[in-house]
Amino acid sequence: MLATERKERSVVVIKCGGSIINELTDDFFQSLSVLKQNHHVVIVHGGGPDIAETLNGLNIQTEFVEGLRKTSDEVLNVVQMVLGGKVNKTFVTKLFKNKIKAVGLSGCDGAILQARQIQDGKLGFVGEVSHVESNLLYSLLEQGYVPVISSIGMDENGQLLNVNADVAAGAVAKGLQAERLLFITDVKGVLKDGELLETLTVKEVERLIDEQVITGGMIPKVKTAVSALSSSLENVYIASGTSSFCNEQGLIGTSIKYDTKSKECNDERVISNI
Ligand SMILES: Nc1ncnc2c1ncn2[C@@H]1O[C@H](COP(=O)(O)OP(=O)(O)O)[C@@H](O)[C@H]1O
Ligand SMILES: CC(=O)N[C@@H](CCC(=O)OP(=O)(O)O)C(=O)O
Repeated sequence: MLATERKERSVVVIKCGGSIINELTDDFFQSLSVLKQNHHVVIVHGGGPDIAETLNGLNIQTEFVEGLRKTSDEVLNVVQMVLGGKVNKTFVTKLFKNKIKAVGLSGCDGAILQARQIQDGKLGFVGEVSHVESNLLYSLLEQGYVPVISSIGMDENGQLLNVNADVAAGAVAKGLQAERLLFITDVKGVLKDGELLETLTVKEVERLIDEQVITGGMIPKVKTAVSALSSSLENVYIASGTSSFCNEQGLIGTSIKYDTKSKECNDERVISNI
């Protein structure tokens, strides 16, 4: 695709969480169809609950260290089977039923998600993304397909690595210079006392983590959101997969952005450290 053509249609990366991937509603697919009319859409998905269910069925124990699943060889096999197999292909078929052309890929296909193993001595085969191979994704987008990527990375020796799907989505958004990044999950967005917070600045996100209003699985989402913000990606959204996530005005949910008034955006080094 020519650089000019790439610019004509901006890229929206949507991360679909395992918490909701089996319960996506017609409204979700309808929103996706609307979005696809004017944008290139790339989906990155997780599948934590599906992985857990299969591990339980096989009597394989796992634990999490700071939100990341410790991944032995045995666990990696299950992650590969569940994320790259069942979850990915089920998603592609649902998109097909909703008249959306999609191609399912694991991050290792075409070396899309190039990764390196996190060297903490505890996590095993867990990776962080070092490079995203964008040309293959652009080729698919150019032909009208939605690439659907499972968060399995591969290192330079061909070793598969389990990558947190929020982190993988952030890396894909950066690699494709996406204009929008959207996290679809099982809540309407970031909530405080049950109320949706429609807009959050980076500083507010930091405070809500400190105050333990943002906890658990919401932490990697907001942290990835903050580190993905740039001059080309000005807003990251968190929204529900059980209702519409866009309307004529744009995307719906919690929008995270720099506080331009306080010149927050000029201090990227500090921001990326939260
Ligand atoms: N302030 C908050 N607002 C909304 N959800 C929150 C908040 N803090 C923690 N969460 C939790 O984050 C969960 C979403 O993260 P997670 O379960 O990892 O979803 P996914 O599988 O979609 O990545 C919510 O279901 C909720 O339990
Ligand atoms: C390293 C690591 O923790 N990988 C995740 C990958 C799936 C994921 O992130 O799924 P969700 O989006 O549903 O959380 C895992 O094994 O569960």
